[in-house]
Amino acid sequence: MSQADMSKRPEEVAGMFDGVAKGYDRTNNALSGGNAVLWRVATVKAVDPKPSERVLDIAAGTGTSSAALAKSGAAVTALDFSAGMVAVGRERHPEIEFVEADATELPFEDEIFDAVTISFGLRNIVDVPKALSEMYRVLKPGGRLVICEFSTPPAPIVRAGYWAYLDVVMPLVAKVTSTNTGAYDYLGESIKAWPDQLELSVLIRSAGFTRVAYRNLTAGVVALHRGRKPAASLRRS
Ligand SMILES: C[S@@+](CC[C@H](N)C(=O)[O-])C[C@H]1O[C@@H](n2cnc3c(N)ncnc32)[C@H](O)[C@@H]1O
Repeated sequence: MSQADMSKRPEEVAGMFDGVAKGYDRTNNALSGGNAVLWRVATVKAVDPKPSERVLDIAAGTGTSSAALAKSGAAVTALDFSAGMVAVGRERHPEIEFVEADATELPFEDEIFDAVTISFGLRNIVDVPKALSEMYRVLKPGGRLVICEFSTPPAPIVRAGYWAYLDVVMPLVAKVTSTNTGAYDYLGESIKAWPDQLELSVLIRSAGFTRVAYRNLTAGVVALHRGRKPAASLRRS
């Protein structure tokens, strides 16, 4: 994990999201220049939820990612450890089941979900390998993992422009739209320090997932990672 993430404790991360909960979706849309909608569509397509399935959306925040998944008719559980984000989510999406809990200690039995997904949350989790092993544990054999996360644009010119955007433009936009501008300084730092596409693929494989692959969205600003729990699952400690 990066220095930026290592220096944050889980309570600090939860407190930071409590502080931005009300304006979170508005700021998100403004900062992504509308791309957030396209990233969500691509994520739902990758998860491919069916009406008979149980889907777990980890680090669900205000439930925007969960609501997009629930449109398929699947039973979606939205999990987040920020009481502020969960409160906004419950108010906005009463049809969705919200669970307030830590992604590194999922309060579920083994092998009960058909798909587990996390959008823009893994980067904020202090112990990423532990979270990935919990995702593996609660997935049914053959179950699908989909991770949507900011990543590293492979083209140097795009990367340079994007990092300049994170350093200069994003703090200005956050100043106008957010209730906690400090949280958005953290956002830029955490994106730059986050493992790139290949490094994250290694972490996913190390947790036991097979068929690990990714595809870049918006020139690699975001990457959509997938994996499968093997059908005949090897139990991991
Ligand atoms: C950027 S928001 C993403 C929300 C939503 N998935 C979306 O796409 O809009 C990240 C969320 O991760 C949550 N989070 C961070 N670490 C967590 C952990 N260890 N357990 C549960 N939630 C966590 C935060 O509380 C926050 O709501």
